Amino acid sequence: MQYWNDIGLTWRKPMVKLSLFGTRIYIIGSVEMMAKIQRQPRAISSRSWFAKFVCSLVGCSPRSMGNFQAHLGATSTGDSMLLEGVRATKRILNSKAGTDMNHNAAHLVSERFKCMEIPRETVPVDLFAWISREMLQLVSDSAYGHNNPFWKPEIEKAFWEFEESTLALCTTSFLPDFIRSRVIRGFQGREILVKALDRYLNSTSRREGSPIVNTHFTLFKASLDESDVPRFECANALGSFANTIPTSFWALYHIFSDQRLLADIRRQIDVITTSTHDGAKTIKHIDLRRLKSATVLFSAVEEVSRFRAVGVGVRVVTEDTFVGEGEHQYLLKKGGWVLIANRALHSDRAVWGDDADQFRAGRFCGKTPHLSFRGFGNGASACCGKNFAEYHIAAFMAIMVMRYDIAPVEGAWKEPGQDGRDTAAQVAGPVKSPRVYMRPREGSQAVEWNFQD
Ligand code: HEM
Repeated sequence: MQYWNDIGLTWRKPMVKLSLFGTRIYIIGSVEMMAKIQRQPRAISSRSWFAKFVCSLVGCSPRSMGNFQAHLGATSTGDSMLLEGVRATKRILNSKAGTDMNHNAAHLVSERFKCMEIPRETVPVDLFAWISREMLQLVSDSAYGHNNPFWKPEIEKAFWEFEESTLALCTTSFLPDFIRSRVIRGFQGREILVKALDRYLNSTSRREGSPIVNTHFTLFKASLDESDVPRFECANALGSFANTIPTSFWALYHIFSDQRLLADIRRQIDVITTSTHDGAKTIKHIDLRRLKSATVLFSAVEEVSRFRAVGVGVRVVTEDTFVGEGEHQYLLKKGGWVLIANRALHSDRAVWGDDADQFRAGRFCGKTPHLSFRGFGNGASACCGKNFAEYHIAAFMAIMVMRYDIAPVEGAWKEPGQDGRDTAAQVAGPVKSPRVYMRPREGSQAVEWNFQD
């Protein structure tokens, strides 16, 4: 994906047209053109692309594929299964059930910290591996409940193999199965994951799963072949976990590598914390209803999504369509692909100021140019999981900053670098994960951290 961003960054034009193996590609590099594109969500459709992407990724039957991709075209009026799934997710996340999910996620975080095994402070920790493991367990617990299959090491391994091969699985979906299974490591991971999710979905454990998992299960059962139900759940897991984990890593990296920022966040969490005493220990309660008043923390997470975004917004042109006017009017041909170069939009100095190419944690505390912020998309297909993901990450960071200090083994923090070439995610992990020492803060051993509803 980085390749398309690089073209957008190099040319910085409203639109760059290319042709690749006969497919027309339109790369969007300005916010004005992006807004025009998004005004026609059915003719220039993210969902049509997304439906194809998911079907290639999970490897489903022709019937399931047909049902999942149906009624997404410009003139179609029928009920779309994909749209119903997105609408259901939005309904849940914007209702009391969504608030309960946020709070449940935070309680899982505090429970996890109580039993977390942090290596002794003289033992170096691979920061990305550590946070990936912790966050994968937390996000999957919050989706699937206590009997979450992701706790098993072989399922965790399968998930990462699947995640790392997302692009490969999609681009080789037209190859015969026997070649695919030989050349693609992710295929095997996916199949292990599918089996584990199949067992989970058809057991009583599913009742402990989130309302989103249960609603999708009902929807999938009604429209897909039985054997494809866990396949589409596999895509759901990937969609909601794959960005949350690297975003958490970068939030941790930026917060702990900047002492002033760390102190600011600690101060804000302190303000919303009360203490009680229980014999030997002090219990600290962070007020969940006021968590969002830790504005610097939430702003830092959004700044990660701006500064570390490597993804592109992909759309398929479902009918010949004109966009723009005057010398910037373009005809987009049916079947073409529109790629919104998020990085070009995120690094535009005219919009973000002279420090556009720097991480500024407080950037999102004030008013921001929301159209130019594509970290969670915008327009009709904006991310409905944004609040949930940010809340989850913020809850983790809130306890992390209060309980631990992190210092790089090498003495000074070094930019770990990012390589977005191989990933379908919006945020890529580091090229070189920092090795760090984690130390409980002074006096923190006798303190327990909780969240209070
Ligand atoms: C840090 C974590 C996340 C990031 C960075 C992220 C990013 C994005 C982006 C950029 C889009 C828009 C794609 C486009 O228009 O081109 C999107 C869409 C979407 N996201 Fe997220 N996402 C995150 C977490 C989640 C979670 C946790 C969920 C579910 C609970 C979720 C569910 C969705 C859905 C359903 C859509 C499609 C919306 C539609 O087509 O109407 N996301 N996400």
